[in-house]
Amino acid sequence: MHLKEKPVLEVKHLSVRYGEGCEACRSSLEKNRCPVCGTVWAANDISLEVYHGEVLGIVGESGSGKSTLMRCLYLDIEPTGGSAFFKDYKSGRTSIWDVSAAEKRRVRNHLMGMVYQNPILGLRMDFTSSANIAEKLIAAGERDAGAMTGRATELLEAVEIPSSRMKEPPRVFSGGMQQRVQISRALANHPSLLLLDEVTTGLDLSVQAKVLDLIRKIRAKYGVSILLVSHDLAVIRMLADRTVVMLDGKIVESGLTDQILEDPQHAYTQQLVHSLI
Ligand SMILES: Nc1ncnc2c1ncn2[C@@H]1O[C@H](COP(=O)(O)OP(=O)(O)OP(=O)(O)O)[C@@H](O)[C@H]1O
Repeated sequence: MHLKEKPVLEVKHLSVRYGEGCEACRSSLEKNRCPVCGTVWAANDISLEVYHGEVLGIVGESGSGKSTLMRCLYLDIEPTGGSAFFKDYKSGRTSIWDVSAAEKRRVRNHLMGMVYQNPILGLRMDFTSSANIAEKLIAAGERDAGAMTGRATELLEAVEIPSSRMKEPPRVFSGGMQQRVQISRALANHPSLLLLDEVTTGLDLSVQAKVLDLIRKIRAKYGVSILLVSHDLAVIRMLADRTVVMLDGKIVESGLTDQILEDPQHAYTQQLVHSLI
């Protein structure tokens, strides 16, 4: 379906290792660890694409490398190897991992929005909600106070935070509301890609359902591409068009979400799917 389209994001052969590595690493890893030199391969030859307007789900158990992938993409950690190309960055010809620190800040502010599982990592809890959005706009070069107020109002309305509460800090909000403020902040600079890292984990089921519904609406309204990481296949099933299954730092299966759910090929995916029934 995407045969002629250039992806919004293309990751090629990402690897992240903790340790020096050795010859034995090539062939004899035990899970993600080399029994000879002790090196941990947190990400091992990960390649994937995200297309315009789609939700790509990444599912895997704890330690499979999901956060490592997200942190590399959001430029929080340096990969050991590999490249990542954004269609909207230098015509998709320069990897975001090969540029200066100043360029990386620009890439982070303009191309991506990140929503963390823990809102403390993604929000200024004591700033007002609108100031949380203004901060992102300022980081991207905006200086017009009126424009910032207008954008903050629009985004907070889009995530269903009533205008009467825009001047309140996220500290006084419920967990679900804090996630909604995080989503609005992540959207501030019209990113090409939204990174959602376990955004509903830890929320009550009914709140979880509302946040998932909101993500669906946001995607429809803004047409933004989304990379959604979750250990929970039920969340992936609700949102993702395509899904990548990770195990021990590697991709073990990928395809249309419906296909994976109906006919899982890898033993680990089969186990995940059966646990849903
Ligand atoms: N700084 C580090 N030093 C050594 N090993 C690390 C380091 N950071 C991560 N790892 C290892 O890398 C692997 C992948 O970790 P990662 O946090 O990406 O997994 P995850 O799938 O996101 O798990 P979770 O769902 O629990 O967050 C794990 O085996 C982890 O122990």
